[in-house]
Amino acid sequence: MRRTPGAIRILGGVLTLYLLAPFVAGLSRMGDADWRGVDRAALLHAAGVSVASATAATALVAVAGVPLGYVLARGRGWRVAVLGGVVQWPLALPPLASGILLLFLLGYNGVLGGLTHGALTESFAGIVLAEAFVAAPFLIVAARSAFAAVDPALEDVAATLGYGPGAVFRRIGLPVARRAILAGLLLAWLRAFGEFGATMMVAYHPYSLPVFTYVAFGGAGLPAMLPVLAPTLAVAATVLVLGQVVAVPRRRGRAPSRDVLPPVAAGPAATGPGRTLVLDLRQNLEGFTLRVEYRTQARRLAILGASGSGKSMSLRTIAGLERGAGSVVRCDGRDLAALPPEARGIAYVPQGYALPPHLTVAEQVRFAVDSNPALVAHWVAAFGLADLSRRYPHELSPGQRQRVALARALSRPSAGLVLLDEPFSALDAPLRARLRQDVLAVQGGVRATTILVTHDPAEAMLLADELLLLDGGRVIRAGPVDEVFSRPGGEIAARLLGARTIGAGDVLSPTRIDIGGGVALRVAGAPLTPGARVRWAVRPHQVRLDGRGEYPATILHRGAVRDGQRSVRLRLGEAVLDIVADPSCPDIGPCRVMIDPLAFQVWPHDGHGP
Ligand SMILES: Nc1ncnc2c1ncn2[C@@H]1O[C@H](COP(=O)(O)OP(=O)(O)OP(=O)(O)O)[C@@H](O)[C@H]1O
Repeated sequence: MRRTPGAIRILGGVLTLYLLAPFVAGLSRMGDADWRGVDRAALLHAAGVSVASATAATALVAVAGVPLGYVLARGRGWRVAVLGGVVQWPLALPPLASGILLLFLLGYNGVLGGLTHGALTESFAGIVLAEAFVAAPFLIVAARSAFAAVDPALEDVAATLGYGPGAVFRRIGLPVARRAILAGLLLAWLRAFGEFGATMMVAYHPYSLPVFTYVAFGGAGLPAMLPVLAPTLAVAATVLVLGQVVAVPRRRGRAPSRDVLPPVAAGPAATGPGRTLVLDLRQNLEGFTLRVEYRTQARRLAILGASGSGKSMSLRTIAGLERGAGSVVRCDGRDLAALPPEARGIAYVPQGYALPPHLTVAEQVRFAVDSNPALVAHWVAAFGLADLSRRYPHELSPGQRQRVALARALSRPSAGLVLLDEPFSALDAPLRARLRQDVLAVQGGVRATTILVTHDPAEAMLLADELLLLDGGRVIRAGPVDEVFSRPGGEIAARLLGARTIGAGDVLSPTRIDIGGGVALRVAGAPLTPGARVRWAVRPHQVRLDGRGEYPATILHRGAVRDGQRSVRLRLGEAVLDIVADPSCPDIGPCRVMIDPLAFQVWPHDGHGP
């Protein structure tokens, strides 16, 4: 646990002392209490009125105040901002002024007062209405903050799992924000219970406890007040203790378990053709325009791009979580763009997985509206989740969380598209490697098209048959993985695919490039245009030192041995390459290297540089 700085604790302590001091002072004087003049029956009645009216007022504001808090948390624009300010006005008014305003509404001559023939003043109903007016902002502000703190990804996922807006509120927003809302309800109750000024103006009778206290104080001195204080303090203290029990989060059991992940039990391989997917994704945002057009029958598609290039936006537009007016999303001829997210039949796994914290693993995996028990059982078994079924997300390791999110998404029989948004981000390298195998196993067993968003070329090449390279919201290259890899089409795409520009050359024939120094590379892939000037790249681990290798080269530098490998710098033609080699590789001087023709990436020279 992190330690709190001393100065902060001192400041907090000073205020706590100040807040407690009047209670201590009052309680220490209880011995002087003068009970003789106290009408105990009237005191008890007033206490009953206050408890009942505060409870009724809190219930009243809860019914509308919680939804209002949700609207304020989720809404955008100036209207919502104005609404957020207006509902806090009662906080700014002296309670007596609130009472006067309420009289204009509830009094004999007020709109509501006239309709009810004055039943809303000098009555229990009047007390409830006055208390509701002053207490409501406490609940609304607490509910707004509580809903604002709910991760929007949780609601997005629920929407893609078949829940409409009302169900998302009930199944996600409300339960996740529950504790903070309960704290707000407690505040509202206490404010209503202690309300005096507005109540006195609207309903002097029947006496509530604060009004009774005022009357008792008016008729006698401090000693006569003390008996009146006793029930007030007792009730407030009881409610506060109850509130702490209900509203303070309990620490639930187990520490996150370690990543003990059994291999995924891959089922039978999916057969049949891939789905026909037609995409024309459009977003016009301030400072960013997305336009992605693509048509494919590939089962596995990866969208690769730098940060901010529009990868997640594309996925969210496909899922219907971003509007994207004019967009087309068609899967096997079914027009998804016309449907809300809950009707698109999409299995969406967002970054961070978005597992609602109040649901156990068992509840998570069957959370989708149309989750299929047989599929749930299949994926729970395949991912080895059965022993974790009673755990909550914070009791799971990152790898287990990812498996739960995958199982949840895949347990929908109707899912035609599986969208994976950076599923391995924020994981360490060994875990990434293992979880890629999970996804690979999943891809082999589902007929749905998987669309993976990533900025890792290795991940994209392992988990996709076709690639879509994005830059600034546009597709700069798309097609089968091998084609895109070997002919990225330009410098930016080549870099996205991990190429570090190594050299330039002139195309001699459709499969040969002269890179100077008497070396001509033999490359595979789409035929090149003789005479064209090109750039080329090759990954370090694809260059092998081999005495019978095709190309003559020169070792320029032998680096230290690390992890059983030696870094080596060599010259090939006019290019300088950094590679990794066996520790026993030849010393500085001439050598030969072997490079698979498929390993070369070649793209047109942009005219800048050598
Ligand atoms: N609501 C929004 N309003 C305006 N611009 C937005 C909004 N949401 C996202 N953007 C912008 O859209 C662009 C694409 O965002 P997106 O999240 O798709 O990027 P990304 O490629 O997934 O990046 P990363 O790899 O960092 O997640 C970014 O420039 C982002 O700033």
